[in-house]
Amino acid sequence: MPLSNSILMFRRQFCKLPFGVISKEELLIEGLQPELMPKHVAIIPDGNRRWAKERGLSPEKGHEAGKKVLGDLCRYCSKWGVKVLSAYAFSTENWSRPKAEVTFLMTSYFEGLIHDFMRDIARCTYSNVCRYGMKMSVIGDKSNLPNSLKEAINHAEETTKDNTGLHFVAALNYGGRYDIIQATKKIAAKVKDGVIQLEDINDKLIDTELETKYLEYPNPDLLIRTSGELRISNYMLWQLAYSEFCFVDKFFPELDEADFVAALRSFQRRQRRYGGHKI
Ligand SMILES: CC(C)=CCC/C(C)=C/CC/C(C)=C/COP(=O)(O)OP(=O)(O)O
Repeated sequence: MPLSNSILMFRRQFCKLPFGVISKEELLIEGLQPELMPKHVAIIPDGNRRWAKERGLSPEKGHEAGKKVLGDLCRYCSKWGVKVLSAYAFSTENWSRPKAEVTFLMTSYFEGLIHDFMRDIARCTYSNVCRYGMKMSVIGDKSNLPNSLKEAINHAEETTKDNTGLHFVAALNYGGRYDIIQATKKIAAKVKDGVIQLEDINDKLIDTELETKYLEYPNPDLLIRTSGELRISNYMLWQLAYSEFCFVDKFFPELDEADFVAALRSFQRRQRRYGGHKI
């Protein structure tokens, strides 16, 4: 039996790791420290339309190409031991895009994506790690999403809520400013009703009212943005306070595992001081 197969067999029997998940020993061989792996990776998947335009294709074809890469990214995260993957799917500002594109995203693309994810999660077994045990959530203002999309989201969240694998979080009709405003309103209402005092407002309290409050790891450790743009475009403004950023000069449909691992390596070389000093 080839060595790689024996390692897989050993892992399955003794380490209780699904096939395809990297063990601590293998991480070390790859030059990565298990204890320094990011728990929450955020992605701003930019460049679908430009990728399509360069090839003379429609924006829809670009988004379709991005769909496959998003699935791959979930697999990479599961494989390399990331716990939460959040993706900026549609910002509160994206409604100003051409009507045809917004209609495509809202009435076909996002729902189709959720459907594909659910199908793959259901098919996935312990021996096929891609979506094994994956949990799916959507954050953002769902109130003005089409009803059938809302139903698909509710179904996906309800069906996967007890899964313990990778937590995939799609930020849909989301904005960092929106998130801070909605949290502020909830806190202000509590002060007004006398449930809390003004003095009770602090970082921790705000954390408990943000849309990310249900995540095991609410603050991204690593933010990856594709397409060479060097900005955060109103993504989790509060939660990104001490995140490490990695900008990849490729369109999202071109992102591959080597880029992802390069981002992990770059992340592990950073010194995270959270505003403090080591010396
Ligand atoms: C389950 C669920 C809802 C998943 C979300 C999937 C997801 C992250 C989609 C992102 C789509 C998108 C608008 C990409 C940005 O490319 P662009 O159009 O900004 O490309 P450009 O920069 O070339 O204009």
